[in-house]
Parts: sequence; structure tokens; C-alpha cells
Amino acid sequence: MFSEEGFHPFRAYSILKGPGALKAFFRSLRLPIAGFSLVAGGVAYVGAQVQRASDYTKDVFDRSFDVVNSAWDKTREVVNDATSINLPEIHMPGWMEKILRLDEESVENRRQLQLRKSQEKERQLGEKGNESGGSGSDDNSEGVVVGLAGAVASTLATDEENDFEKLNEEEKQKLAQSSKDDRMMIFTKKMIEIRNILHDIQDDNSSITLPSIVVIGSQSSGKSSVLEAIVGHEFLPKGSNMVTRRPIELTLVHSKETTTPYCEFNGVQLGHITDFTKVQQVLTDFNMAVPPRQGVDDNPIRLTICASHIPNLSLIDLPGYIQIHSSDQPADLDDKISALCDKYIQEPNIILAVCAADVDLANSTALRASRRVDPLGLRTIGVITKMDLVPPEKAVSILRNEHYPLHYGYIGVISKVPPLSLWSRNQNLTDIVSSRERSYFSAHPQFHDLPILPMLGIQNLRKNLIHVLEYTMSKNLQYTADSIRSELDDCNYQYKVQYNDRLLTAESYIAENLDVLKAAFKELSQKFDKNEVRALLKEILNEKTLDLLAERYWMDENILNWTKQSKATDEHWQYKLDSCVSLLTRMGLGRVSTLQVTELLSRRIEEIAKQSPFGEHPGALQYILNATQDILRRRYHNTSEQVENCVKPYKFEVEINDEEWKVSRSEAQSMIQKELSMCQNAEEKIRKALGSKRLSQVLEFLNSQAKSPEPLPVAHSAVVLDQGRLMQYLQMRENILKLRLSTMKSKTCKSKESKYLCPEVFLNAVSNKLINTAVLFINIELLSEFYYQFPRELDQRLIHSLTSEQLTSFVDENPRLKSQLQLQRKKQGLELALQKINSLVMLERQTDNE
Ligand SMILES: Nc1nc2c(ncn2[C@@H]2O[C@H](COP(=O)(O)OP(=O)(O)OP(=O)(O)O)[C@@H](O)[C@H]2O)c(=O)[nH]1
Repeated sequence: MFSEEGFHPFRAYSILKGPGALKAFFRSLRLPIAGFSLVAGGVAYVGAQVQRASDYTKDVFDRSFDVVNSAWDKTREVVNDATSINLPEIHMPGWMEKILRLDEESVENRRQLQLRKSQEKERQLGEKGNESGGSGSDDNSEGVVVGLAGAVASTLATDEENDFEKLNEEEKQKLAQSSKDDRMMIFTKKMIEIRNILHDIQDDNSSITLPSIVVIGSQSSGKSSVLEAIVGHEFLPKGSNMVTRRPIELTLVHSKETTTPYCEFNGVQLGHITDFTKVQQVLTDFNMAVPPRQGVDDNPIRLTICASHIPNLSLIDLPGYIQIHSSDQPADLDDKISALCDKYIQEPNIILAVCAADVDLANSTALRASRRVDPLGLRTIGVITKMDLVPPEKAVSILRNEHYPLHYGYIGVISKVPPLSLWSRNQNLTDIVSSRERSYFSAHPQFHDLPILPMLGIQNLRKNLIHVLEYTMSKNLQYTADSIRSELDDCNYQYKVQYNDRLLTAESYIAENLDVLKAAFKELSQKFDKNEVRALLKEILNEKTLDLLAERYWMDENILNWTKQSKATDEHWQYKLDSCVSLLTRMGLGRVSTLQVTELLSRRIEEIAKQSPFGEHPGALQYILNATQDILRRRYHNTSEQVENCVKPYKFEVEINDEEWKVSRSEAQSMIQKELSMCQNAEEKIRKALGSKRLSQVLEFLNSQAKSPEPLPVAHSAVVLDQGRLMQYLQMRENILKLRLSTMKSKTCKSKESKYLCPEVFLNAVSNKLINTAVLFINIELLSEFYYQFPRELDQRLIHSLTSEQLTSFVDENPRLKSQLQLQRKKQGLELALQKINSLVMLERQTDNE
């Protein structure tokens, strides 16, 4: 289907050249004047037909004019050579215009036109049957015109049946061509899809490359202008300060349904951008982010443009070869750019070597680079820009280049984007550039030579690129399919060995881990119940009670003789206890207890989350902790207020029954016993640190110092003396605690009536009342709610609400998971690419068999 011989990039020209038999006719008959009469007759006939012709026949009429013009030229040549008659140079007005316009029609338009014609033809055939119908039918103008052109070449054979047969044959050829064009378009689109799939999954080990067109050229040679003229929009970075610093991999997608063209930066979450000025800005920002001292960066920017007016193409714009260095550029910038271009111009890529017409081709860096990797010029297309800047004769001679012959030849363009004052951004730049090219080329007869025509203009370049890319892709089809298959085999093997073919997705991985976390959370909720909260609050209130006792009682000088001398009604001690109760009940238990419980719960959740597989994912861990904090924060005020409101009555009165007194008495003893043990432990530490002997000396010194009216000579260091003073304090505290302990155990503290003599017991009883109330509300308002909401909040945050970037960054946090998912993605991508390319291979085989 895409055999090399079958491909001719300049099809339009071949249509125009069709009646080559004219030459034979005139040469053999040597009847040039008669020949011209026939042609003129033909024109008259065509004119008559055209009057009745519909729109599309006008197109055919234009072509006939071209044939006639060419016949007239030939006639003039022969007559002027052979006779003394000097025939004038007459051309149908604007014939050049017509040829170029004809050449510019998109494949699409032409196909539709041809399809309409063939449908029309079939309808007529049906109507006429075998009748040798008149060629003068209104709807049959094109057939008549083409037939007439043929008739001119074959001594005006007017047999209508022959004309009809011929018409039929041409229609068939056109239809075949049109369906071939269709196939080609789908083929390229599919190949570009495959290329994008592979691009997304390829790593350093991948060796599959699908052909792209790589644009190289010197700085300011016109690369960007050519690309923009092909795309039809101005979107590339502009400026004198080497603005292309990274490769721009451009995928053009032809999409009939797309009414508003849009761009998408692959791998960057910017969505569909319809404003090409914004695209230009983003590209400029990306490029300028490469510091001048670095020069260029190999990391490509990938941009896809989707529109109904663009062909399916895959193009790569590269930094231009340096002409003039600026002071802030690295000394090895030339080498860096060369290396970057060399990396891209390798097989199977097609090289678009852009050279300005006003620079000698012998000095073209682009051609030199392409010759290094493609010495026979088999995959290089030469583009000569700035054709308007050299005299037309010189421009034409550059296109006919014989010094650097290229298989696909050279195409000359005038791709300069006109100033915005002459057009609007809504217009198609390709049309504007082509129209300016047309005016220029038609104004200079040097370009009117028929073989030169297909070598001119951005439209011809565009068509050639489409065909060359299609051809190159199809040539590499089987090889590409084999490479994909082989890479998939490797990938499958690796996946089996490393992951036992177990399929995983980031979502399923999160869901599995969430189950593990939820199980641990359930266990925690069973453990972290009212008892745990009670124990926590007991500890807090014991601390508070001990502080109050120390501050209000144990520092009191009367403490040692207190219970012996005092009565239960002694006002001094009554006031002390009442103030302690007041401080305890007004300590802000709602806030303190809720805060302590929420902090402890957060710590426990953090522990279980860290022990779960989420421990390897700092990001996910943070989501879990945030979920915890958010729920607790939402519950905090309610809980704290409820607790505070419910302990309010204790601020005014605390009633204790006998049983509560009994329990408190025992608990208070334990509390004081614990304090006593701590005190004794601290003494033991000092004793160990100083040694018993030294300690006695220090204590003796401190005692005698306290008694002596004169300061004694200091015999110990300040640290040792501090330790001695601490020891004195602890011993005093020990004595008090022992005394209080024995009082609590004695009859004095047996009943609740002696509460003023046993403040430790009463304060403990008050704490218990406060704790019970707080625990009740903390359990209802905080714990139950938290235990209900937390698993749901996790589902919401980790399963339902993660964006794809969050999922990706989640996966990236775990190197093992990341490499498994990468391999899996590669495997799936290769499977899809193989499936697509296999169907293309089959399609090609079928087409070849037809
Ligand atoms: N007269 C004329 N000027 C052109 C033509 N093509 C491009 N130019 C001008 O040449 C200059 C450079 O063109 P660009 O398209 O920016 O060249 P480039 O190769 O992309 O430049 P760098 O990105 O700097 O390497 C611009 O001022 C263009 O307007 C042309 O066909 N004719």
C-alpha cells in the first residue's frame, strides 16, 4: 500500500501534466496551428459547458484552462521554431493563481468533491444504463471537460462512448486515491496514538522509537516561522535571547469534530488551553527556566495541538545552531546543541533541515548535521526559507540544488509571520502565509516553470511532510511491531518473576492498607475506653491534689503538731481545705480533661498509623493525622463545655457518702505512699552521688551553719552544698509524708466527718466526683463520635477524594510500590500499543492483497 514507487510527493503536478500526449501529438503531426484550433475549440466547448456547470465543475474548468495554456505554450514553441510566424504569448488570466490554488486544496476537500462527483456519476449511470448517453448533460461537465482535454491530445476523438469509458476509469482512480488518502490519515493518527502510548511508558531501557519530523537549523533560519505556518497559529517562543532551550515535542492531531482548536501540555496539569498566546507564554516560561549558563536542557516539553484544520503530524522543534555567542552562555554551548540535535536526528526520524535562502547552503549547519547521520539524504527534507530575500533566479537555483541532492528534495517557502496589524489571531496563519506566498511567486515569472511549482509554498511542504511521515511510519511498521512485542515479552517475564503476576493499582493498594489500619483502629477503640480516660484524668487530678497539698499544707509550719493539737472545727484548717476544693473544682476541668484526652488519642492514632503500611507514606500519614485532628477539633468545644457545665455544682457543694470516703481513704494513702517513695528514691540518688560519709559531713555543715551566728568557712563546693540542701528538704518532706500517712491510717481519718483533719482523703474524693462526671461526657461527646466518624473520614480522604496527582505522589513515596506500578503500567501500555499496531499490520496486509 505504501510502496516506495507508489509514492509521489507531487501528485498535484502529475494531474496537471496528465495530457503529456500533447507533446507527441504536436511533434508527430507537426500541425501546430491546427493543434491550437482544436485547443481553442475545446476551450469554447468548455466555456459553453461551464455556463451550465455547477460549482464543482468550475474547478475542472480551471484545470482545463491550465491544460490549454500549456498546449498554447507548446504550440507557440513549435510554430515559432518551424515557421516565420511569431505567435504571441497569451495566457489565460491568473493561470498561476489557479494552479497554486488547485495545489493548495486540502486532501480532505478534494476527497469530498470527488466523492460527490462519483455519487453523481453512479446516479447517472443508473439512469442511463447502457445507453451511450450524450456528454452534454448538465451534471456531467467535469467529465466532458476532462474528456475534451483528452480529446485534444488524441486528435479530438469525439466518440461519446469512448469519453464515457475514460471518465469512468478516471473516477475509479480518483476514488481509489481518495480511499488511500483516508487510510493514510487513519494510519498516521493511529501511529501517533501508539507513539504517545509508548512515550508515556518508556524508560531508559526502552529502544522503541516511532518516527517524528525533527526540525533543525541555525538560529533565526526560520524554524519557528515554518512550524507556525504549518500549524496555522502563532504559539512558539519568540525573542533574540536564544528562546528555544528545550526540545518541543509537538503532536498535531487532526480532529474533524473539534470546533475550537486546543492545546495540551502532556505531563503538566494545565488542562485544555484554547488561547495560543497563553501557550506561547507557557512555552516561553518553560524555556526561560533553563538558566543561560546551562544553555540547553535535554528534557523535552511535550505539547499536543488538536484542531480540525491541522494534519496528523509529529514534529520536534530544537534549539537553533548558534551563530553569535552572548557573554552569559557556556563556552561549550555549540557542542551541547549539536549533541542534543544529534540525539534527535537519528533513525527513524525524518530531518527537516531549515536553511535560509540568503545564507550559502555550503555553510548550512543543518545540512552538515543531517549529512553526518543521513549521508545519502534519504530521510532529509530541505526547507529553504526567506525565498523573498534573494533574487528569484537565485531562489530557483537553490531549489534545484545539485550539490546537496536530497531524496525528498527542497521546498522553498516565505514563512515570515506578518505583523499582527495585518491579520487577526482568529485567522488561520497557514492561509495567510500561503496567500502571501502566492502573490509573491505569481508576481515573478521565474517561479512559473512547472517543475518548480510543487517545490514552492508552505502548503506543498505540509503535504510532503504528511506523506513522508506516513511513508516512513509504514516502512517501519513491522519492525516497530516486532520491537514492541519483544519489549512486552521482557516486561511480562520481569513482572512474573518480581511480582508473581499480582495485579495492583494505587487505589487497591490504599484500600488494602486502609483495611489494615481500620483493624488496628478497632482494637485501639476497644482499649481506649472509659477506664483509660479515667486513669488519665486520675493522674492529672492526683498531680493537682499533691500540688495543692504541698503548697497549702506541707509548707505550713504547724503541720507537724497539727492533728495532735487541732480539732476538726479549727477555722485555719477549714479555710485551707475549702480553698483547695475550690481550686480543684474551678481548675477548668472541661478544657484540661478534653485536651488531655484528645492529645493522647492523637498520639495513639499516630502510633497505629505509623505501624501500619501507611508508615512508609509520609503524605498519607499526614492525611490520617489531619483527619484525626479535624474530627477532634470539631468535637473539642462541645465536649469541653459539657464537662464544664456538669462539674459546676461541685464548685458549690460536694457530698461524700461513707463508701466514697472509704475508697478515697485507701486511694489517698496510695497517693501519699507513692509520693513518699519518690521522695525516698530522690534521697537515695543524692546519697549515692555524694556518698554517705560526705553527705553526713555536708548535712552537719549545713546544720551548724544554720545554728552559727557567724558565717562558717565554706568547706564544700556550691554543687555539693545544693545537693545537701535538697537532701534536707527531702528529709523534711519524708517526715511530713510519713506523719500524714500514719494519720490517714489512724482512727482520725476513719470517718468523713473528720475531713478537715484528713484533707488528702477529702480532696481525693472530690477528684473522683469530678473525674466520673468528666469521663461520662468525654465518652459520649468525644470518644463515641470519634470512633464513628474516623473510619468514614479515612474512606473519604484516602479513597474518594484523592486526585490523580495525590495518588501519584502517594505511590512515589514507596519505592517498591512505585516500581511495581511503573512496570505494570509499562506492561499495560505495551499490550495496548501492540494490539493497535497489530491491527495496523493486518490492515496493511489486507490492503496489499486487494
Ligand atoms: N523575509 C523573511 N523573513 C523571515 C522568513 N521566515 C522567517 N523570517 C524572519 O526571520 C526571523 C527569524 O525567524 P524565526 O522563525 O524566529 O527563526 P528560528 O529559526 O525559529 O529562530 P531561533 O528560534 O532563534 O533559532 C524572524 O524575524 C522572522 O520573521 C521568510 O520566509 N522571509
